[in-house]
Amino acid sequence: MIIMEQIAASRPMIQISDVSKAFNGISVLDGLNLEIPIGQKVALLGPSGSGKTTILRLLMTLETIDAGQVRIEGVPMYEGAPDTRRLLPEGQLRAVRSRIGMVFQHFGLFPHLNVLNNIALPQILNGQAGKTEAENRAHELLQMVGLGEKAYLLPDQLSGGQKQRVAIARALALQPDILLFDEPTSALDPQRVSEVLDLLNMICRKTGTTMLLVTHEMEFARQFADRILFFDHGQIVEDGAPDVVFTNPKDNRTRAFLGLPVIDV
Ligand SMILES: Nc1ncnc2c1ncn2[C@@H]1O[C@H](COP(=O)(O)OP(=O)(O)OP(=O)(O)O)[C@@H](O)[C@H]1O
Repeated sequence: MIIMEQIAASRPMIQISDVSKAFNGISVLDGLNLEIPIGQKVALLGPSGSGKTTILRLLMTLETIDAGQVRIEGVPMYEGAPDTRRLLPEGQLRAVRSRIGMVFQHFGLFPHLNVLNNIALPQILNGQAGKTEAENRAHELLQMVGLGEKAYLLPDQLSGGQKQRVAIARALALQPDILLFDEPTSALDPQRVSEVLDLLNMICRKTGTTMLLVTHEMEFARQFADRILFFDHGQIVEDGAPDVVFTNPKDNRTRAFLGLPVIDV
């Protein structure tokens, strides 16, 4: 029994195994392997088109893989032979998919709903809570992200940074174990960027949520992440702690991207 518990505890939260993905016959990911432990904060960096967002979209099942397997805490998302994968039937997939939330670059708020309802409605539609419970939770989350006073405003009445905090609260309302962020700070000015950074760190401390974040902002990645993954053409060419990756990356593609002198090999 103890051994079983130890095995369960050592399971990665996300396990991407031999995953391949092509769009219109052009390979974007080719046999990608990646494991992310529970509670880790990971930043995905790399040139435009290197496949970073595709990884988030695969985890959200907004795209499907062509081959390989994706597991969330050991639970597979695909069935069938390794090279002809198909997503599990909807009924089986729902439980694993509900563990993952995503925050989009342009917030994705419903413009005609006030802030409170933006956070409450997904909980109701998901069947996670009735109206009163969903609204109570929305109020709590708004307090947590520092927007307790803004519950009855429309998204357009908020600043970009405030909209992003509402989007984060909305994702948290569904109590995900994994939060994915696609360029969460690209639409924000530097002051707001540091607010988002503080918020994400606070959420991580409070909830232990595993976080994967795609960004082009190196300083943000450095301060946010426990681990940096540098992608090039769908491959991980660097994988390490921020201090190491930013000061002494081993791969010349990373060095060139960071503006460091390349090493003769
Ligand atoms: N739905 C799609 N249909 C066709 N091609 C796609 C689709 N989604 C992504 N691609 C292609 O896959 C490649 C990887 O795209 P992806 O968005 O993952 O890159 P990225 O590293 O996130 O780039 P960026 O930093 O510019 O956001 C690109 O060449 C892109 O054009």
